[in-house]
Amino acid sequence: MLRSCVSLLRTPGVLCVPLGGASPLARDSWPLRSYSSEVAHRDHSLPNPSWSKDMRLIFDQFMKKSEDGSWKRLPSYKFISSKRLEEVKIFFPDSKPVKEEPLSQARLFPRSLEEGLGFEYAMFHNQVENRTVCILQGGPYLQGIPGFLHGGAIATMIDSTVGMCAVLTGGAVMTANLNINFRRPIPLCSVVVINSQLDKIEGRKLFVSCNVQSLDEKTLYSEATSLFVKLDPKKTSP
Ligand SMILES: CCCCCC/C=C\CCCCCCCC(=O)SCCNC(=O)CCNC(=O)[C@H](O)C(C)(C)COP(=O)(O)OP(=O)(O)OC[C@H]1O[C@@H](n2cnc3c(N)ncnc32)[C@H](O)[C@@H]1OP(=O)(O)O
Repeated sequence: MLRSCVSLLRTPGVLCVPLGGASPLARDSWPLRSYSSEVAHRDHSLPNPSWSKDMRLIFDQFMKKSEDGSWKRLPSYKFISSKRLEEVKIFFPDSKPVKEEPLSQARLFPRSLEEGLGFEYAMFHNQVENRTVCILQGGPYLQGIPGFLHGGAIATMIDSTVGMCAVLTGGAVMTANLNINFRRPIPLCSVVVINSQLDKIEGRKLFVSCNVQSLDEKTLYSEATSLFVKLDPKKTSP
């Protein structure tokens, strides 16, 4: 399994554009203001040579679903713009980095590994149904028990998916609670689908749940519930 995954990384032939004719979610429609154009961008939620046939297949299916506008592919970047950093400072004005230099290297955790070796994923959002789906191919650097994904890697992508679902509804939110049941181990380099949905909103609290399934929906790998809290600029923490 691992060998086939690694050999995929060496497969030539690139398709780095979205398929199916649907356009990616426009940056300006992002709820928390647009990313700054001054930041070098590469959208990492598009097919690359490390993607398996299964990954391409499910990606193409969601791109097809996006043609009528009901689903939108969410672009994904490694770096946060300086503008976005300023927005975050509104909520954490007193926070001081321990050292400035490492911050210049800061990047989104799930996008921090080399192509094909870590988290290969793309997310799609359905605004009417308040659902976010993540298609995930977990690479060889995410191993826990030999041949299977590390639980922390699974938790990372669950948090990212339910987090995106919450952000797209609530704006500036943070995870307050995340509860995961790991039902079956996920084979390394396989493709799984994380289906999340906003269940309810109570004041500043957003409750989001999700499941992680195989492509054929026959295997339920994990289930999770989460609580996100909308940040309150009047309440500042470190
Ligand atoms: C800054 C936003 C930038 C957005 C950028 C978007 C870009 C990309 C998105 C990708 C998605 C990434 C997803 C990843 C998200 C994370 O992993 S965040 C990191 C992990 N989380 C944290 O570090 C949070 C630490 N906690 C806090 O900072 C605070 O506790 C809090 C902000 C969550 C809440 O604090 P506060 O605002 O003071 O609220 P409270 O008064 O404490 O609580 C409000 C209500 O919520 C209830 N509550 C709070 N915590 C819990 C809990 N753990 N369990 C259950 N309930 C909780 C609390 O009881 C209050 O309820 P009531 O109002 O009384 O009913």
